[in-house]
Amino acid sequence: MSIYKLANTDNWFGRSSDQQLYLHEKVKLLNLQEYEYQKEYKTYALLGYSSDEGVRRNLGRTGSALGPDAIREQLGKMPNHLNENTQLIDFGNLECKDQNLEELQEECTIAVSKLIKNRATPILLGGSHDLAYAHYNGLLQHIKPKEKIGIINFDAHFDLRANIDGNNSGTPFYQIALEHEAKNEAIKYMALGIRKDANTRTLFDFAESQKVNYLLQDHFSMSYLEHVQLRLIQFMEDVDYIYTTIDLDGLSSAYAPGVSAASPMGFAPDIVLESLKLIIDSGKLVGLDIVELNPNFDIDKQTAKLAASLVHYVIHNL
Ligand SMILES: N=CN[C@@H](CCC(=O)O)C(=O)O
Ligand SMILES: [Mn+2]
Ligand SMILES: [Mn+2]
Repeated sequence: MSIYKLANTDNWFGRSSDQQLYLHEKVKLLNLQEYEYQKEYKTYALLGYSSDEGVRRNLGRTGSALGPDAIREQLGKMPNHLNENTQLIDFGNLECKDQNLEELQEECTIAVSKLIKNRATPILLGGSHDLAYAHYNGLLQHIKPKEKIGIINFDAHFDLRANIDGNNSGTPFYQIALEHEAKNEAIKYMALGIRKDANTRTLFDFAESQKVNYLLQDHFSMSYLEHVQLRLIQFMEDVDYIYTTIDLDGLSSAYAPGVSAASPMGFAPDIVLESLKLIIDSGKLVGLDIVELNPNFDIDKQTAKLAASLVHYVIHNL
């Protein structure tokens, strides 16, 4: 069993107005178990994956269990430009119990599936990147047999490590690839910002064998915007739905110091925004998550603010 913690008002504060000028005044705090589709609203569902067990298992520095609340704290202070027919719901956090990451993932999959069933767009906050395996599987439950869902991962890492010793933050896309292979299907996986100095030859070989569509970090910048856009458009044309996952460690430490594994040579936020614009414009985005925020290593809450700004951008443009 994982632990489900109800959304907490302590995470939502900021300046006050009597016109819902700020997101902490707009957000609703609800129990996921009791949630039912509300047809009068377009709904964005925040759910925290408050676990760093996958990072611990992957020999990284722990602390990302604190990530979801740190993002909420920054998001709540940001201006609300959502219209009255759009609601932002905080469904609280899922936590790992007794280091049982696999059970946490199973329950997170059930939670995502419930959100999709009730026509809410999941916006999951991490937490270690093993969240992606759970999130993807929840989305997959609603995909018809002939439909395809593509994964777009903004990351320094492929996260295609074998899960022989259990699942961890470095294994989600390996697990997905193998499960697709077992069904004679290919994984549709695009990785943006991959660093040669952060992925082994065997990971590159496995990525090639799975036909992973990747862009190296040195080509994932505004200087290559047209190329990035073309690659994204080609990838998205070939799928019916898109799941997007943003691992904050893909961004340079200059922008995102507070992550599980620092990336001094990472990419910049502008190319992420340009890519998100295209992804949103495709009309195919069904789920988003932001992972690996580690507030213990943040500077002046910059990484938490960056993560909150990305959520802010998506909920205001989707
Ligand atoms: N989600 C992160 N996965 C990375 C961690 C890298 C590191 O710890 O330096 C990976 O396994 O490659
Ligand atoms: Mn990473
Ligand atoms: Mn990752």
